[in-house]
Amino acid sequence: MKSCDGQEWFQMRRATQNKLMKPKEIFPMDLRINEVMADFIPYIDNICDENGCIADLYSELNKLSYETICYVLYNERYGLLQQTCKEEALLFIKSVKEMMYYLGPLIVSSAELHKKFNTKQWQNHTKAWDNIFLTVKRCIDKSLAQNSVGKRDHLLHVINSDNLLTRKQLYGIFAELQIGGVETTANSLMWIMLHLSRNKDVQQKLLEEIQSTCPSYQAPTASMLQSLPYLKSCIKESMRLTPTVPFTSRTLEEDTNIGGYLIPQGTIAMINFHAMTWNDEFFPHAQEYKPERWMKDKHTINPFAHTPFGIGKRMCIGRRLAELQLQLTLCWLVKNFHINAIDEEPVKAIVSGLMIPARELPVSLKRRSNLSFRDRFLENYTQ
Ligand code: HEM
Repeated sequence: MKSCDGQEWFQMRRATQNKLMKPKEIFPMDLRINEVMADFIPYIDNICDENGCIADLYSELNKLSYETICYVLYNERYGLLQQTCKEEALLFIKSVKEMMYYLGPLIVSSAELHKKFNTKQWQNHTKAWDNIFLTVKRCIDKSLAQNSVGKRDHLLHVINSDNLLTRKQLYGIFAELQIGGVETTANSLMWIMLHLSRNKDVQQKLLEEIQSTCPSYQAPTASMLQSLPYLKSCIKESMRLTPTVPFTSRTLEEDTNIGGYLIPQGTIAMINFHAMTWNDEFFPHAQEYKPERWMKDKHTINPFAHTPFGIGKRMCIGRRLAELQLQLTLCWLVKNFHINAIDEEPVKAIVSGLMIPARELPVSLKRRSNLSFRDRFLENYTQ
């Protein structure tokens, strides 16, 4: 399958963003996200060791994201939060990591040369893509074949029902959504957990806000989130301090004057989000985690200084879904667990496509009380 650009890309993007960027299309997905969370909470409770630590938390959060994104996109569950899961899902997660890993060397040297000499990196990169497309194709074919009989409120059905995209275009766009939707949200969640573990007063204030809107026996809903400004601030602040995607790029379509420098057409410009969000000029005490800044100073913050989902025509198409997912997940986590710091040593970040912690995340979980509201949620949901 070849990638597309220009007019065809725009047509595909428009057909998809009409659904994905509209809150009214995305908010009803809260039920599906909650259904996965109702499995995730006892799952992580179960895999915590006696100190509340989870071995390879990042992998576990990747499983959560994969399970959620596939349920939202296709109405398909993969059992990643059960003992027996579908191997295909694990292979997909691994293939995305490999595809990204080998992308670096291909970009830095010349992809054309790698292709010409059929280098190991080229073979591994293309093999990873083959696995990704095989999974996506199978998900789409199966889900569309079931459309007439199964639930029809998943995104594939919603987007396909407009009949604006060919089957081949669906494969392409859903591959991007499935790739974009896994590691990014898992990564953001990890950083949020780290900041909350080291800022106990913030975590307490967040718990109180959540409890005031969402009683302990209830699952959070998209409409409740409208009354949780502190929750949103905690997430925003984490994405400012430790952005999941630290930079993006654009190819200049014409000669452009940037900050007094004339940059020729065709140049690839890198936009470093991290440099902006760590700048004290835009964010006083930039290296401190202060969710309050988004409550008090929000009108004085330059909106272009913090763009974790990018900006313009190619901004993240999954933004609304990611935000809903992060907000609901955080509600469930904070309601059910104390998130504790294991140490206070710095956690350095490395950039490997995304910005990831350079060591195992030093956090542990301690259950607040019993997990009974999960059963209440499932009872209500399945009625
Ligand atoms: C916290 C989670 C996420 C973050 C931080 C994030 C961030 C980003 C960023 C920075 C870009 C590049 C935007 C630009 O260049 O202006 C992007 C693009 C993209 N994202 Fe996300 N993303 C997240 C979640 C998701 C999810 C859940 C999906 C899928 C449902 C998704 C799908 C995509 C796609 C398909 C693109 C390419 C858009 C295009 O070029 O038209 N992302 N994302």
